[in-house]
Amino acid sequence: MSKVLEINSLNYKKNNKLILKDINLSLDNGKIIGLLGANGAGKTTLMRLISGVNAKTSGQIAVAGVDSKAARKSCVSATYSLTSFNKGAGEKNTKVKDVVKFYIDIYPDFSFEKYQAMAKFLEIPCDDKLVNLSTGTGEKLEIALTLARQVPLYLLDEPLNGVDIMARKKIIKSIIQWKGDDSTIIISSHYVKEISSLLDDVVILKDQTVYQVSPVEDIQAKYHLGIEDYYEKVYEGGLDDE
Ligand SMILES: Nc1ncnc2c1ncn2[C@@H]1O[C@H](COP(=O)(O)OP(=O)(O)OP(=O)(O)O)[C@@H](O)[C@H]1O
Repeated sequence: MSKVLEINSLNYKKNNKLILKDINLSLDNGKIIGLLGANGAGKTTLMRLISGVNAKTSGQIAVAGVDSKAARKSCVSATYSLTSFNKGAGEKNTKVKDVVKFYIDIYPDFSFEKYQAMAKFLEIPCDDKLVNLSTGTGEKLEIALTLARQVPLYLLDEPLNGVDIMARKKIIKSIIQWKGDDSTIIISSHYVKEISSLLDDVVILKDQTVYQVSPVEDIQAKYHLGIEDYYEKVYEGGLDDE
């Protein structure tokens, strides 16, 4: 199986503070991977380093074999906060369809057809202003925009935050439905139980580094625990390795 992501000896410091240390990660193509970790563990930071938004302090990151920061950006589609579309004066009238047009204009790999199918399923209105979208609809829009690009690697950072149970279920269904066989999705979420049915593998961040990378079925076979219970035990330090 080909590797979609290879990270070697990655370190990241911000304002002299070590945020991530000695990250080593090698992920196969075609999977859905849960990136789990407590608040502040570094999930968002790691995603920003992979997508090339943040610059690493040291180490190597390659996505689908591509390691330059600029080239990596065209291999990765990451959820991007919509609030930045409303920052400038006079930008309060930005509509959903304006953001879709922006994506079409800047990403040659953006599939409007795929976006439309997802927008229909997720009931995303195209004429509404961004400022008027509910939190859940905003999250749905971020997911649809992100998955409508055709790239090897998708990064979904907390896509279920502030979203009600019905919308969470719909977002999870849409991720399953629109993930291509040749692509990989890394998803971070504190709703571990809800996303567990999606996941092939989990990556757990703890103490500023990768604590574990494992197929979900290996964890279930070895510990006889669901992912949520296993993850809690990792953080509580209560795992019996027998
Ligand atoms: N601009 C910054 N300057 C200094 N420290 C930062 C900065 N951004 C993040 N950090 C620190 O980096 C660490 C990792 O933060 P990050 O947001 O990546 O964690 P996270 O796992 O995504 O957390 P959460 O689950 O709360 O979203 C935290 O200790 C945070 O305080």
